[in-house]
Amino acid sequence: MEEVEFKKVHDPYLQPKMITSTNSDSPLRRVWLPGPVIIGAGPSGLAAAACLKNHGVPSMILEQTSCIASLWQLKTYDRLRLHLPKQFCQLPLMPFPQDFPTYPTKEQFLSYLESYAKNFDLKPVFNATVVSAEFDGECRFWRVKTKATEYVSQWLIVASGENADEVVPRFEGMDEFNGPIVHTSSYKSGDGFENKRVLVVGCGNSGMEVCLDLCNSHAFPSLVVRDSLHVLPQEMFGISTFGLSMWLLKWFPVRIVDHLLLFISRCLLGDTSVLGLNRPKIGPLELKGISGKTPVLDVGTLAKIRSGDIKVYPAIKRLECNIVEFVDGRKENFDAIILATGYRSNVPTWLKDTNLFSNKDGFPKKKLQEGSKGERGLYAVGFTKRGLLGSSIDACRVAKEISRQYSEGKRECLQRA
Ligand SMILES: Cc1cc2nc3c(=O)[nH]c(=O)nc-3n(C[C@H](O)[C@H](O)[C@H](O)COP(=O)(O)OP(=O)(O)OC[C@H]3O[C@@H](n4cnc5c(N)ncnc54)[C@H](O)[C@@H]3O)c2cc1C
Ligand SMILES: NC(=O)C1=CN([C@@H]2O[C@H](COP(=O)(O)OP(=O)(O)OC[C@H]3O[C@@H](n4cnc5c(N)ncnc54)[C@H](OP(=O)(O)O)[C@@H]3O)[C@@H](O)[C@H]2O)C=CC1
Ligand SMILES: O=C(O)C(=O)Cc1c[nH]c2ccccc12
Repeated sequence: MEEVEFKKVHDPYLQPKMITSTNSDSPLRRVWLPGPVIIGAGPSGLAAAACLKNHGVPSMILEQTSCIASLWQLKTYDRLRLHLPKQFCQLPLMPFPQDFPTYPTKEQFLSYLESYAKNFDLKPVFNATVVSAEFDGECRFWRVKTKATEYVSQWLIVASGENADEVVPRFEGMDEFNGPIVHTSSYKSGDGFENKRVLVVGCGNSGMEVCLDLCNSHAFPSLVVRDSLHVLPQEMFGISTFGLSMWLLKWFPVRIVDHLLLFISRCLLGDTSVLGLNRPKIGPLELKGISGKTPVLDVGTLAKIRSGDIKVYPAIKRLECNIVEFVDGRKENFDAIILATGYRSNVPTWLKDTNLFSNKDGFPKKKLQEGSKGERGLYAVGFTKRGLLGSSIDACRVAKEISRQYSEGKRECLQRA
């Protein structure tokens, strides 16, 4: 039976139809796909599916939640805006509407993604959490399982995101803390935090922006900064720092560009170390390239730190009722703690038997990222730590490569027939 299905799925006359069957030795419904299976209906998964469709290749997106772009719909705060200019955040084949501002709001970005899905007629399977994906060496297909269904496909595109799961650190005495401890993924606005002393742990872009939002909501935020970080102005002389950096990198080596960015930042923002924000020894773009650590693009938080509206503390030593003790020995009272401690990939929890993804951080290894030809039909979109621009570049590249293989397979089939 499996053999017949396997042959059928290669039959070009049946494509792009998928074949559904039940399996006697497993309760799972089995779906044979003529094209790739994509895991995740975020910007990366949508972009990959749109590019594939543009090449005439059908695909199926499996999404664990009940909506597209779940990170943006469900896990971000109300006042979020894109922090890079729109031209660096649009997905392939469909630009943002002309009337969008330079930094679109979360609502605008989401409405764009909805139109994107509609425009390319992308219909993800919702509430389909992938629990395992395994390469079957015998038939040379991927077997991708959700609770109820097994999807079988020659190509597997991992688009489950760099930010799939929250990083939630443990602190001594955490369970005794007398107040809410929430991750930024569940922070919507400062409502309910008015006049409250809130400790924001972590100073990436989330921590910095949530602090500012809390300030604007009349709360009293403090920020835990345990390590060095680069803060850059969002714009330099009316040009986005990101855009300027990209342009400069075309002409100068990264270290020269970093020197220039740091010089201008110093002129515009002053010395950040006097505020408790020490800069790493390595420059912002070089560090981004080496470790993926995104520089903070300041949207007003620094001014609030300078004015004393936001206080800065070093790493946490322990918690006790409402008291937080820091590593420098200071103890302060807080009513709530917001963990802006970032995210991690969830790939190691479901992708089996592959040495193409690291089990440590859930990112693809260099081999997969650099080679345009994914091994055994496995591809990654959106894991280059380069934001939405990285997702778009990956999606185009992966779709081109798969469509080449797809057409080749089709041709071979026709010749055999
Ligand atoms: C607050 C915030 C703001 C950001 N702002 C910017 C910005 O301005 N510019 C920029 O370039 N980047 C920004 N980023 C980076 C962000 O990573 C991208 O914007 C973008 O969301 C990445 O898209 P993605 O599709 O790769 O991942 P995601 O958006 O995370 O989408 C992945 C999808 O996969 C689904 N999924 C995960 N695991 C499974 C599974 N096992 N089975 C089925 N489905 C699964 C998830 O539910 C999710 O819908 C921001 C990130 C955050 C957190
Ligand atoms: N407007 C926008 O467009 C926004 C974009 N983003 C993007 O979303 C992504 C995720 O950002 P974000 O959520 O800020 O996550 P990040 O991973 O960028 O930052 C997490 C921060 O938490 C700190 N941290 C982690 N664990 C601890 C701990 N135990 N104690 C103290 N500090 C800790 C890290 O410090 P350390 O460096 O020492 O590990 C780091 O400063 C990024 O790509 C970011 O650019 C986020 C918000 C807004
Ligand atoms: O928002 C993010 O996470 C990004 O990765 C976007 C991004 C890629 N390269 C950068 C360099 C400086 C600031 C933001 C980014």
